[in-house]
Amino acid sequence: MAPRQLKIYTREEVQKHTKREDAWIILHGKVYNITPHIINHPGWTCGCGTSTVIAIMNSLGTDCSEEFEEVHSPATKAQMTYYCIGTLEEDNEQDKC
Ligand code: HEM
Repeated sequence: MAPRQLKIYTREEVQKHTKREDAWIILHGKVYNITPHIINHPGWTCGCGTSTVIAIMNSLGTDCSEEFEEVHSPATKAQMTYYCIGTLEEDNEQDKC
């Protein structure tokens, strides 16, 4: 099968998507639209995770690779391809998420 052709974005474009209903992030050169997820995020609904909500909101539109790595399990990281919409122009592997 031919490699999936992903869209290529600039960091400036990603920076425009900082709202709960329009939420993009960068992880290791890939661009993710996490809008479908954030409403169900642990902490968002439990009423006890204000700091998690703030961490997520502050990360929208940015490259939050390090912070994301620190708090998420391998299982969570493995499911991120579902949210991947493209790559950065400087990414070395633009044909895969
Ligand atoms: C689609 C994107 C995301 C998914 C699927 C996701 C999923 C999860 C899951 C399942 C957990 C529980 C720990 C685990 O099993 O990994 C978690 C915890 C956490 N997430 Fe996310 N997350 C996402 C995005 C983010 C972003 C962008 C941030 C901000 C940097 C963030 C910050 C946190 C924090 C701080 C916790 C720890 C919560 C606590 O211990 O109370 N998450 N996330």
